[in-house]
Amino acid sequence: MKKLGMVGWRGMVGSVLMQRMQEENDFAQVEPHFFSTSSAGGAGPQLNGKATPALKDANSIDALKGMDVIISCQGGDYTNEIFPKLRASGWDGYWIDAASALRMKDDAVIILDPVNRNVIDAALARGVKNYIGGNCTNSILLMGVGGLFREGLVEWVSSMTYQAASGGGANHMRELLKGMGVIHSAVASELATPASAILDIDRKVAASIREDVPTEFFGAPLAGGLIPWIDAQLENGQSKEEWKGQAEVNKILGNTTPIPVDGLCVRIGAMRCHSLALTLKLKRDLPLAEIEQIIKSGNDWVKWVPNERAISVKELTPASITGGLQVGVGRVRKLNLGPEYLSAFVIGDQLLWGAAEPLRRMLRIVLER
Ligand SMILES: NC(=O)C1=CN([C@@H]2O[C@H](COP(=O)(O)OP(=O)(O)OC[C@H]3O[C@@H](n4cnc5c(N)ncnc54)[C@H](OP(=O)(O)O)[C@@H]3O)[C@@H](O)[C@H]2O)C=CC1
Ligand SMILES: N[C@@H](CC(=O)OP(=O)(O)O)C(=O)O
Repeated sequence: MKKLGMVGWRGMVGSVLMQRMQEENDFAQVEPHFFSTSSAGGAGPQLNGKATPALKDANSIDALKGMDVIISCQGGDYTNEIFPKLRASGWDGYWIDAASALRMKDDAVIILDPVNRNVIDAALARGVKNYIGGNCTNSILLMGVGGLFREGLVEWVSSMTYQAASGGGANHMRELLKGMGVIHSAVASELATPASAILDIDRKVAASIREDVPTEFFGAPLAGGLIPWIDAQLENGQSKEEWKGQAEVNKILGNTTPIPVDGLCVRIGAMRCHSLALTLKLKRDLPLAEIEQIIKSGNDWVKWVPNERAISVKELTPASITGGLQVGVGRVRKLNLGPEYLSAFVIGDQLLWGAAEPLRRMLRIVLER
């Protein structure tokens, strides 16, 4: 059996990954070894109620070298620190990583196998050993409308995003919830009194958002609002999150001629579902029925939602999508801009397809070999 090293398994992405791997019985296919950067020698996690051996040191190149495959959800700083030393030591195993650090390297493939299994298989055949999960927004975009890209129909796409707090990490999710509580507390007594004036409530809420909602992690109040910038500022005016759109989508697809992808990325007060409002310019004017069939054929997880009010507000929402693998695709219609211009709304759980799921599926692909 192949030895699998798990690093970062107790973090937020790692915990979702652990849950999915147990649900899919992945650990039965490998000899798992759990690592920690902070508590080597401590107790390992329970797997289906059974104890695992003591934690190994995630900073020990010698300990990591004993693995055939390593999955890391520990973060980019860890990857930047440890990965080069591990490769320099002669380690030739498979490195599967959630962090963005290695994504754009020439010797790494961005993994999203329902969309780019051909790219992954070609890389495995060439001997590539580094497989990196994509940015959550881009993975959800391609899981949603990958069929249109597969058919070569997309001339360009503008992607306006509504990204959940979980994209920042566990502390950001907590900060969002604390903020919601602060706002509610500010007007709890007025809310309990139906006769209280809504403009008085609104005034207090606005003051609470400006002055009392915690901003330690997001840097601005998210509860009751939004933040129109995600990640670092680049010289060309894009945010780094926006830059990743074109760079990663084209790398995932293995395109030699890049398809333009751009738009604004916005943080909103959802917990773990990222949404994207897309404008797609198609290369041809196709009937909507044909477009629907192509999108549905993209992969087994596309949840097609007809462009009707009642079903859209029920099925195309974080409340409906969160915690599951289905990626909702709806609001598909031709825009006034012309017959080749299409709108679409795509929504997915960013901790599943956006982070954990491609990693465990890559492990299975490696084990098949
Ligand atoms: N958040 C997201 O949406 C996405 C994140 N990623 C990438 O995944 C990587 C990990 O992100 P994320 O899971 O959010 O990071 P976390 O901060 O949740 O976890 C990272 C590590 O922090 C350590 N840690 C310290 N304190 C705690 C604690 N109280 N509970 C759990 N772990 C703790 C753990 O390491 P140890 O056990 O060694 O102490 C853990 O593995 C990042 O590179 C990120 O870019 C990728 C896609 C999406
Ligand atoms: N930046 C994403 C989450 C993330 O971790 O992205 P990446 O894996 O590209 O660093 C967000 O904030 O929603």
